[in-house]
Amino acid sequence: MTAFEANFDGLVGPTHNYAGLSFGNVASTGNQNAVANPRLAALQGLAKMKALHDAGFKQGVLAPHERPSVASLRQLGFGGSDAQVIARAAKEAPAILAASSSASTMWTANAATVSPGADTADGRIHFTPANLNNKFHRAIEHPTTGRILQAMFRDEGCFAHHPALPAQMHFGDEGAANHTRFCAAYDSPGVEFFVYGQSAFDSRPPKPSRFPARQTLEASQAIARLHGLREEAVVFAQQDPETIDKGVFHNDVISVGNANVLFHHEKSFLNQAEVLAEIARKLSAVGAQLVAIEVPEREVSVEQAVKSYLFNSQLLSKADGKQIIVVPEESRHIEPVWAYLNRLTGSGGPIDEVRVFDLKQSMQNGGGPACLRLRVAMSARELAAVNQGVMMSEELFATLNAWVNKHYRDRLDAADLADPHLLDECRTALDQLTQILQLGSVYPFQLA
Ligand SMILES: N=C(N)NCCC[C@H](NC(=O)CCC(=O)O)C(=O)O
Repeated sequence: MTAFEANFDGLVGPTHNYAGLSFGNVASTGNQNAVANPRLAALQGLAKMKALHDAGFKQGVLAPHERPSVASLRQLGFGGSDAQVIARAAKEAPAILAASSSASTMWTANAATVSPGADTADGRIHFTPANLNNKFHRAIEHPTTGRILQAMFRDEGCFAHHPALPAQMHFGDEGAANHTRFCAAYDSPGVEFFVYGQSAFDSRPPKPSRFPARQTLEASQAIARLHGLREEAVVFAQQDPETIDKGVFHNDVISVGNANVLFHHEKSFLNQAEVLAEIARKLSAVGAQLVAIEVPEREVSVEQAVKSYLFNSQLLSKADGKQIIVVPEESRHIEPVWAYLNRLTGSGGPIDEVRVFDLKQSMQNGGGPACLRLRVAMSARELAAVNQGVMMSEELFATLNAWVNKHYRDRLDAADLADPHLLDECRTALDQLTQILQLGSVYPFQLA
């Protein structure tokens, strides 16, 4: 194989907690005030990365952020020393302190949209960090995310970095969680599929009525322009607004694609038949035949899909041409979902193996296997140009496990967020992490 899809998983940060911050994400709001175990969360994520590395897939690590974000709190008027900033926020606005303390950067499917060099006008891999404009705790991520991505993908001959889109609801952008790429091979031109929740400038199409649509059509179109994608190789589709109202807050909770396969629910998109036909037509023009695997509502309901995160799975291409589906433990516990998966892998189709991971700490905030990873399709030359400090290996796995065990607490609740030591612990850990991953200075406390 001369081209690969590498997955860069978000390492869970030391402040992982359950603050109920994401209206529309039913796991997040349902687990508000549960006690979190940041150490276990990070170890669960590392175990998935290592297992996929051991299975022969290219696996990298995306670093967490400095939290609480003292810079955000200062911007909101909390002053004094860092400890005073935290004490004042804890007293006057605990909800803002909680939002500023979220470890939400672990869900790196939302870190950026990435277009491989085979699709872009200048032949480079293009990155646009997502503005994550819909939620305050996520909207503060993109400046540091951009710096980390630049520290990982430094070579200007191979990689192009854009700033996030304007931080405004019209251009709400949630990154790769609403972006899929189909192709015959990772280094041949593909079709990029952008799914949006609503059109910001056109009031005619239906919108969800209960929960927010985080991604706009206009944001997706802007990314396609910035990345220099060809019109004949791009498909835009609106997510079914009824599913957003049932808790499908990103497209990757209702569909997942890889190579020429789209695994999706019957109720994923508006005008679904036309959407599938457009993908098939555009994909055949670049030499691949779409295989659309549609799961009917009568076999797995949207509610069961949201509970199990069946579609928040990773589809990974194996050397024999078949694909593995990586699902969370919750998929095994919902009987119709598990029965469906067994039928799927035994059907003689492209997906012939299922791998199950325990990601409960992340799942309780609505983040499954697919949320935890950012995909970058690369040629061997581009892969060699990546900062190798972030690529998973036996040594890096051992180092990161020891690092987590040394620095992370095994219990964190809402009251703990007021503890000024948490910031010191986080900074000490991250300072070491930037050395381990060879990132240089990327955090506000390192740049000050
Ligand atoms: N589907 C994808 N790609 N990503 C999942 C993101 C989960 C994240 N949860 C949170 O941010 C919850 C934080 C809290 O409530 O403490 C979110 O809603 O943005």
